[in-house]
Amino acid sequence: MKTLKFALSSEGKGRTNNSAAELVEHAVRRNEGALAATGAFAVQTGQHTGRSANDKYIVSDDETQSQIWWENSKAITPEQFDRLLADFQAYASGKELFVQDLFAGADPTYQLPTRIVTELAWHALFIRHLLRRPLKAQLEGFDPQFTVVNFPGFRADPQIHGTRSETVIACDFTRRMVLVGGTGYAGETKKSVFSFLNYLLPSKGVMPMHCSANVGNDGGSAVFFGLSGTGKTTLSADPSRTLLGDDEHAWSPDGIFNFEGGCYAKTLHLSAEAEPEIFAASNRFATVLENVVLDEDRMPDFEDGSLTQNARSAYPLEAISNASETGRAGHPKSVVMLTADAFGVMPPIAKLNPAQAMYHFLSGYTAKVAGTERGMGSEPQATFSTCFGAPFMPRHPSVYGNLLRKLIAEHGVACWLVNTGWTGGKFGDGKRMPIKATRTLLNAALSGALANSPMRADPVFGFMVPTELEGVDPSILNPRQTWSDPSLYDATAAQLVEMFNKNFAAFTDYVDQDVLAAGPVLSAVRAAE
Ligand SMILES: Nc1ncnc2c1ncn2[C@@H]1O[C@H](COP(=O)(O)OP(=O)(O)O)[C@@H](O)[C@H]1O
Ligand SMILES: C=C(OP(=O)(O)O)C(=O)O
Ligand SMILES: [Mn+2]
Repeated sequence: MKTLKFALSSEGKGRTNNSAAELVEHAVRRNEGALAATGAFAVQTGQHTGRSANDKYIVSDDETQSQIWWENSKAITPEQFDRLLADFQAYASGKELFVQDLFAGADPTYQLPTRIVTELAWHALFIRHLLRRPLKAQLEGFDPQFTVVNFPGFRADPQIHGTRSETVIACDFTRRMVLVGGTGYAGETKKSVFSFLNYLLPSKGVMPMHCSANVGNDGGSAVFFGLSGTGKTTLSADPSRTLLGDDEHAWSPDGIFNFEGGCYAKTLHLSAEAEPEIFAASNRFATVLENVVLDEDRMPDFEDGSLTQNARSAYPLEAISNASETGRAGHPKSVVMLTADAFGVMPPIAKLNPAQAMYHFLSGYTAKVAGTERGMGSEPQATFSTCFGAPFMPRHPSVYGNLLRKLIAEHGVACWLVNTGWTGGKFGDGKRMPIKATRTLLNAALSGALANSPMRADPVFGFMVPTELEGVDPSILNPRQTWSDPSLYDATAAQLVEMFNKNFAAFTDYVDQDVLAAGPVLSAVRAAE
């Protein structure tokens, strides 16, 4: 089937592949936001300050019908997509548009030439930072194999377009186009590219991953899986390691590579002390500050969460001093799974055997806390998002799970589970794990030192938990002992284990006995009571 192209007027053609400086000028001229005193460009997205996962649709056709995990995705027909595309074209007529021709994927073998068409100059600036910028010579004869069109001003009509609301993210993977309308959140564009690669690459034997990645001085790379807010961006920016990327990578027979060429960091409470690299990158010319409040002196106020808790900064990887130039590295030495456990049950770090790694990869556990989402009570809420990124995984989790399992076995990778969430009690009673402790434990895991430290087997989860490490207060290593009331810990652990078990029931038909047996054991909690 034919790859769709978006028809461009002469205005759109005239705004193709503008540089960052040109895009800042356009954004200022069009009054799309405000220049900060640092030279960053600050914008507000209005109603949508995060992704609209419930407004995403995938075209079901002869090809995708049997390929997509439909329990996780809503279907539309090719005819519905055609109608939407016609209406997007009509909406574009006479408008000034911005076009960026970029690559998704640092490895030339798998690189996807991608065209992004936007209504807003700052959206073009955002995606120019986030994807990989071709060399001038590569732009001659650039033939896009995938297109994302993002029109925040477009309003979908549920009657006409069959949508749930005025917001729409419509993905035609066969004809290689995504249409985004009715939302200003820039993250939709990058995650649309990610979703398509997650569809495309497994058929080529390549494992796409929602993870950050970095490389140690010994050449050993590490990937950090995790849902939003678990620490991918924060922990991958480590001055002692080379940063590959903060969000989207793939593992091919030749090693790992970044899909992107930039980062998209959360800025609420960002400080120069705790996160110097990200702070510096957020305070430079042309960085996009999304829903960050500027003070009277036009300085960003990273403490102000009044627009959203999900305020963001988008910058190219060059803005981080120790970022990789190639975006590529060898096979990972370590796989880390990050969870922000607001129940305070998980230890700060645990060593996983391959079956446990598969169990936790398919579970994709983290927890949300009150305050970050409207309508949430005071109790933490468990989230299980398979492959640590269900909203971006068009195929069945077993596809990604089997690929990962094979790669971990083939390359003898060490796997770890890291809790960046709560210690000393659940959310409300305990406190967030200190970043310093997380980093110390993590670096010992990545260097190989931690694997040789004394460990105990956790009676409930079965994984191995270190009992001591120089530079870390040993009392935080055993979560049960950090709670003032151990029986309350047991009750909370039992609650969490039940949620794990209930969630994993969906996978029993797809995994081997060893993976099934790698989950937490409820009776083991009760035995400890
Ligand atoms: N121990 C910790 N480890 C990692 N992040 C932590 C920790 N404690 C607090 N945080 C905060 O949690 C947030 C993690 O978000 P981020 O790194 O953007 O996650 P992701 O990239 O996975 O969405 C950051 O704001 C960070 O400052
Ligand atoms: C950009 C996003 O990813 P993350 O929060 O994982 O950085 C997102 O979820 O919108
Ligand atoms: Mn991130």
